[in-house]
Amino acid sequence: MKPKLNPEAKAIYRAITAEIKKRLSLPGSEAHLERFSLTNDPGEIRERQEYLRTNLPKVRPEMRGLISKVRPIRFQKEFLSDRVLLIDESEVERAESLGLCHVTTDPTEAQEYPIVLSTLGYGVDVELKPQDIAPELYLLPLWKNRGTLEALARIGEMTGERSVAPDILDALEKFGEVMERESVLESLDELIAEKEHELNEKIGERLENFSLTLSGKELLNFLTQLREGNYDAIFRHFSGIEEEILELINRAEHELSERLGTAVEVFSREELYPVRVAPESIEGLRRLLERELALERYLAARETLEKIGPLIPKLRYEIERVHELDFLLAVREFTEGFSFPGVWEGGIAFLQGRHLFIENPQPVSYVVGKKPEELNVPGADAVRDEGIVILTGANSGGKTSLLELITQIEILFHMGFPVPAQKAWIEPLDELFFFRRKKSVYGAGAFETALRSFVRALRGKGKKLILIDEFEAITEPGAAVKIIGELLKVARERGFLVVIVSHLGEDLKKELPFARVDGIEAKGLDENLNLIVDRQPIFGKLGRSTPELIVERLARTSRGKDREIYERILVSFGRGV
Ligand SMILES: Nc1ncnc2c1ncn2[C@@H]1O[C@H](COP(=O)(O)OP(=O)(O)OP(=O)(O)O)[C@@H](O)[C@H]1O
Repeated sequence: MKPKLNPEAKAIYRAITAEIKKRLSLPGSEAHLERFSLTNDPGEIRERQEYLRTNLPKVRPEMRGLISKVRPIRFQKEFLSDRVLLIDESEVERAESLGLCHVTTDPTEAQEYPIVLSTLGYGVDVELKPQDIAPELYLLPLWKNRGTLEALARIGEMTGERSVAPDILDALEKFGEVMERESVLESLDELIAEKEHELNEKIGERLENFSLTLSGKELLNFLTQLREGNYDAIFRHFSGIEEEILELINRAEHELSERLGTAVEVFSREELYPVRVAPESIEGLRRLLERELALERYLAARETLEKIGPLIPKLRYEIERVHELDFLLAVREFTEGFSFPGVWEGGIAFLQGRHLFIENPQPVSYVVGKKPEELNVPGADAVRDEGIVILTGANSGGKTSLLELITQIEILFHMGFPVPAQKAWIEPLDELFFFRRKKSVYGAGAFETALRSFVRALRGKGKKLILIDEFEAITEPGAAVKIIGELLKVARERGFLVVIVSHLGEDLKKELPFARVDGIEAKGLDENLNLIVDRQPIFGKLGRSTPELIVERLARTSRGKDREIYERILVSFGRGV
């Protein structure tokens, strides 16, 4: 069963889950936190603890960078217009229902497509299944997510849980070669423009050098022809250089062919300088390359998918597991130094508990209900397994913070998490109530609302822990003693656990002999005249509110007449400055 929390306890639950969520690196990992919603089933709590004990040590902070690189790999259906499926009439319906490409029964029509797939022995042989018809739809997402695969491979090495990612990356290499050619195709215009420019520079240079070897007269002659743009005349006289230029063009085209993986002839031979490429020849080349590549890519994808296909289910599992690791890492970081509480009967106790949201808190040990043997902190002898405790003591002593700490420990325990204490013993609860001190001190409204909530908390049966912060602030002390007295008697009769913060400890103690009164006390003033408070409550001892320390501080910090008065007050406490 899920234990019930009142709104203020719920706010603490939300603050705790927010702490874990803010440590997650990936969207989607939150789902794992939902598996840790509150439960009071001791078996379930133990199982969760066992799971965390085994799995938390597997994650390390160094994994965070890798985890954050993992992206979901989605395989999506798409209609591919570069291929046709040539099939028998009887297969048309089934082929069309796949919705992956054009379908025809006419071989002539099929010839128009770069890729012809067929069950009839034309083109590439296929069966009517997506892996055969559109293997790229599986391969492309994997290729684009190589970063994810590399991260998975490294995470696998770190956890010792072997990943399939390295095998997939290996298999993808061949497909990568085709993808590489495809990226060259995308920059075809620049590639050719670059070659054209390079070629013209080379030819220009050749021409310039050549002119230097002419005699003065020849030079004048050729300069005139050059000026007139009459290159043909020059070339006629010097057919040697024409050959050289043709050789330069051939070499440039050869280099392009190597780069593009197909025979390229794009530079005109008629006009040798400057060399130009006609836009139509680039377009023609592009179409040719696209056709060739489409088929090549299809074949590479199909071959690669045969190796990778069986690994995909494991890959999906691994990506899900990374979300789990992300969650575990967040929990590990949040619960660093915490301990797993034992399932206990008859209350809650903890050693050296540390408030989650106070920086460098003083650790505090506490018990409500049955005291474990091991809780042998100083003063614990005074504990008589009381289920009803009145917490008293110095202003700003840490009473509210202690109620918060108890709530935090309870909530983490009921989630199955470790708790911020050196050791803890906790009984699963049906209900947890935390009533904060109400800000509106005056007005019957606040009093009525608070009283109603307490009475509601005391209704019914079950294991309950009720934490109340200073109820008397909203009514007169006399009435408060009567009301609290009666409420706590009801709580005791029903076996509920209660911690109530009150300054009326003395009066309540008389009224409620079964209750324990604990006190937090100030020990003195430090060199800056701040109160030194020992946050550890003393069991069974009323906490003095030590107003004389405040008087002492005022006496020490004031002058003249004021000081005289403070000193007189101090003397009445039996103290001097
Ligand atoms: N264990 C602790 N270690 C360090 N600081 C603490 C601890 N507990 C409380 N404090 C700090 O002491 C201050 C007062 O705490 P808190 O409000 O809990 O006291 P309180 O006794 O409820 O005060 P009041 O009497 O005004 O209600 C807070 O600033 C809190 O951060």
